[in-house]
Amino acid sequence: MQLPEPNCDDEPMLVTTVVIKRKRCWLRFHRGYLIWETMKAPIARWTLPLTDVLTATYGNEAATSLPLAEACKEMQPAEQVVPATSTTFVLHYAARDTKNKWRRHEVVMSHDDSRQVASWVKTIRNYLAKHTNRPRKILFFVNPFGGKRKGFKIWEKTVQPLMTLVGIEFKVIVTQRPGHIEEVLMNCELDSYQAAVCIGGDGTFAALFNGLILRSARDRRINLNDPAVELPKPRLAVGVIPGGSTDTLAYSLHGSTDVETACIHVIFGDCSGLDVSSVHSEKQLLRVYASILSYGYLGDVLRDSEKFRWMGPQRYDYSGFKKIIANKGYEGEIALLSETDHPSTCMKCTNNCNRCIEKSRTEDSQDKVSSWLTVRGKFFMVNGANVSCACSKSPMGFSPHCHIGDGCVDIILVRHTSLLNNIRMLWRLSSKDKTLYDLPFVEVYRAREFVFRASHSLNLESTASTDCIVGTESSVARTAVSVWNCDGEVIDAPSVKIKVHCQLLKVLSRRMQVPPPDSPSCFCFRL
Ligand SMILES: Nc1ncnc2c1ncn2[C@@H]1O[C@H](COP(=O)(O)OP(=O)(O)OP(=O)(O)O)[C@@H](O)[C@H]1O
Repeated sequence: MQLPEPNCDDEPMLVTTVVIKRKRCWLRFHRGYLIWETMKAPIARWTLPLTDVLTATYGNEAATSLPLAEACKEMQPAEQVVPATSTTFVLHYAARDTKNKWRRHEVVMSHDDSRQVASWVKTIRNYLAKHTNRPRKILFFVNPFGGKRKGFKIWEKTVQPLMTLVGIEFKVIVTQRPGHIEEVLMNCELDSYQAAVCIGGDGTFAALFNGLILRSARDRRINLNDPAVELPKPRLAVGVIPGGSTDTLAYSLHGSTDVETACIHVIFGDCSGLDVSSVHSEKQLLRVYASILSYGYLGDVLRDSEKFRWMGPQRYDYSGFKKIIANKGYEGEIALLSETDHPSTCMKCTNNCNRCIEKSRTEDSQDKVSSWLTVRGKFFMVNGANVSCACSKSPMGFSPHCHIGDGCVDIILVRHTSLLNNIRMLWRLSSKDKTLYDLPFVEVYRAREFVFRASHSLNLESTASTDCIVGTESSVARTAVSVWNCDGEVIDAPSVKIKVHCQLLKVLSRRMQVPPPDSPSCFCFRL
């Protein structure tokens, strides 16, 4: 949130002199900004929006870090006792660098009169409590199993100390098994929380919002198995702190998979509307996803890579190599409710994205939808991307112009072609500046709904002459179709119906920002 630049000639709300690094400075609190400047030449001035302040603490207050076992009990924020003797206070704030990474900084300010110090600490804390939407109590889930199995460390080293510092009350649950997050969310008391946040990868985040949606649906008696259903909006905001293998969601939201950055987004409490898509079979709701649903190659890779989890994230390279050699294409038909604009003609989705803001204001933009379109063929893979799906290995992702809150998915169809072209496509995916859009065997559409039907019979014909088919009819059917990779979870039903639910989730992120070339690198700038 950008505030207007303060006019320093106006009357300040609060002003005093403080000592910072042995220099006497004026300190002003004025219209949502803190401004401090040296009193003697050479004059230097710093301007900091209060929205970027994390907290203010007394000089003799120390941030404590608890072992995870103790933190699993519900934690109250430490009693904010005013140490009457303190003549210093520390201003903790966050600043963003050019690579979308937010870092915590602090300035120590001193004053001879401890009442002045107490007044500043109180004023800053009161402002943050009253004029921002910061969560006061958060339910955390830590997946100790995702990515390089660093969930515990991330909690203990970075997340817990920061939450304690800013006085956020929390409860933390360490996941014991797949499905644990959904179980907890279906049964626990949620009324006292403002947000639920996970430390894990895309699969853990998916478990978090699937659990919240299931809970909201049960509370409101909504039958989710109807494919036409409008999913209920969970009341709680959600957040993700990267602790997985690819962490595409964290990357697409914050522009970085940095843990401290993600924590700072959670603390700031500013929310962006995130679309999610429901995946139905003929009979029931299978899953809701926020990142990508992918059939064919990526489905095969996921299914195979689960056997090699002990390898860590490198399992994807190993299975990826195996499955690209083995891929013979999958027959299918996709019917999509297509929007008129092509993804490549859009701006990238960053903070204050006009397209997403516009969609959040208009109730239903069906008028913009053109028509149903059908595409048939043999595919290397079929993807429905809800976000750009960028990650450190693929800085542009599947669809760099995909929007997180426009009520659409970008459908990327990669036709069955030669092994060389498949490798070319994967190579392109790792590029820093090129997209898949212009490859001759790739088709890209933007849609609000789509239906995919796997063509077993066609596939049987095409694979009949190969060694894939052995034995009974059921094993024939198994080898003839692929599975879906749904935010890193396998869905075994090849024929599915997908519907986008515009900005169903409030996700804790200020989003990535694209700085103008010559702008200062952070909001706290020196004049
Ligand atoms: N204690 C646990 N033991 C075993 N599996 C768990 C446990 N806790 C969670 N899981 C499962 O771990 C799986 C992997 O988690 P996650 O997707 O977050 O990590 P990842 O696959 O390494 O990362 P990414 O999805 O970003 O590639 C999820 O399917 C989740 O259900």
